[in-house]
Amino acid sequence: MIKLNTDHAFLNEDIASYQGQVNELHDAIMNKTAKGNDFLGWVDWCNNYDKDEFARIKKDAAYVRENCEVYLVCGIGGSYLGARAAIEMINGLYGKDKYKPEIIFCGNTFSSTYTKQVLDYIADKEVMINVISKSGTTTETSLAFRLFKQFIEKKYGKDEAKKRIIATTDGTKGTLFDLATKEGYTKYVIPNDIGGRFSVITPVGLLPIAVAGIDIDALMQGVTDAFNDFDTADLSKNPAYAYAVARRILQNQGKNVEMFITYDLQTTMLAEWWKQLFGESEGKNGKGIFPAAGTFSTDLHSMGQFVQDGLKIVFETLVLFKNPTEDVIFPEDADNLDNMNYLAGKSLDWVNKMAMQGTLEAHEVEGNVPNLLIEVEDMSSHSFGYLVYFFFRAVAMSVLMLDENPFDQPGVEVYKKNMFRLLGKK
Ligand SMILES: O=P(O)(O)OC[C@H]1O[C@H](O)[C@H](O)[C@@H](O)[C@@H]1O
Repeated sequence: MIKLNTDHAFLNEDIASYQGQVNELHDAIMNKTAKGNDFLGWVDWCNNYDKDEFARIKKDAAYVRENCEVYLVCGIGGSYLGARAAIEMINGLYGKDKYKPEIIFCGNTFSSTYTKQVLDYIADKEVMINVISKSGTTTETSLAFRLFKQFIEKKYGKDEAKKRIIATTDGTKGTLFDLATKEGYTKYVIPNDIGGRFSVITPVGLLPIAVAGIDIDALMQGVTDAFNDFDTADLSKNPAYAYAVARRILQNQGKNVEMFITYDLQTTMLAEWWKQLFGESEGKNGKGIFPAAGTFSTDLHSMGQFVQDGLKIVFETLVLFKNPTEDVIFPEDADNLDNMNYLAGKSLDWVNKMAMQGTLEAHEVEGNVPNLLIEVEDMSSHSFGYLVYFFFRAVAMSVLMLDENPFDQPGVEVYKKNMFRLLGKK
C-alpha cells in the first residue's frame, strides 16, 4: 500500500479537475495506444513474464551464490541502477550473510582509476560476471566487459570462463547477443517492449537481486499488487496518478525542480534510479521537471540552506518508509559528558522521524517549499516491487500529460556522436 499526502503541497488547483484528461490517458496506457506504445510491456508484465525463465533465475542465482566471492554486474543506466537500488535498500549497505557474494557494479564508467582498482581488488577472488545491455553496444559496458572477460579467461581458462559469464540482452539480435551465443554463455532476455529504465522487474534486475539473496517472488508480488491497486483512473483511488497530476500542478506554479527525499542512507541509489526514470522520460523538447535528490538529515547539512532559503523553484517528494528494517535504542550514560541523555531510551527511528517532522515544518511553514508525501510500509522486497511500479505508472501519466513520449531518450545520443568522433570509431 502507498498513501499520497498532499496536505503540505500548497496545490492551487484541484487534483480532481484533471480527471477527464487522466481517464483518456489511462485508457491509452492500458490499451497500449499511448505515445511510445511499443514500450508499454512493463504495464502488465506481472501477468506475462516467462515463469520458466523466472525459475531459472532462482536456480542460477543459487549457483552463483555457491561459486563466487565477487559478482560483477556490468551495465549502465537502466542496466544497473534498479538492481543496485533494490539490493542496497533491501539488504542495507553492510548486511553480513546477505552480501554473499559481494556485488560490484562496473561497466558504468570510463574511469581508468575505478576500473583498474576493481581489477586489482578482484585479482585473487573467485569471480563471476553478469554483463547486461539491452542494445548490446553501449560503449562503457562493452569496454569494461572486454577487460573483465579477459581477466576471467586468463584466470580460469576459456572453458571454465563460459560458466562464469552470464549475458542479459536482447532475445534475438545485437552484438552482445551474437557474442554470448558464440561463446555459449547462459543468456537472459530483455523484452523488446520494456525500456532500460523500466527493466528492473525483468531479468536485468531480478538476477542480480536474486544473487544478493533477496526474495524475488515477494518483489514480483509487490509489482502484481501494485498493478491491481492502480488499475483505475479514479484520482481519489490511484495515488500514482494523483502524484503525476500533483507534479504537473506544482510545475504550473513555477516549481521546476523536484527533490526526491528519503531519510535512510541505503536508499540513495533508489533516488539515482528514480532520477533516471523521471529525467530520461520527461526531459524533452524544453519541457520537464528537473529531478534532484537528497538523503536527509545527512544532506540537510549541505543542501538544507538552499532548500530552506534559496530560489523558490523546488518542491520535495518525501518518500517515507513507515517501519525501519532495524532499530536501536539510544543508551543512558552515567557521566553524560556529551549532554545526550535527553534521548536515552528513545529509538533512533523515532529520532529520525522527529527530524523529518521538524524539517517538514521548517520547509513548509517558513520556507514555503511544497512537500508531497509518499508513505511506504517498509524497505522489504515486496515494498520495493510495489514502489517501482507506482513510479512507472506515475511517470507514464505525468509525461503523457505533457504530450511527450515517456519511453524514448533521443537526447542521450548527442554526446555519444561527439565521443565516437573523438574516439575515431568506424
Ligand atoms: O542497456 P543498454 O542498451 O546498454 O543501455 C544502457 C543505458 O544507456 C543508454 O544510453 C540510455 O540512455 C539508457 O536509457 C540506458 O538504460
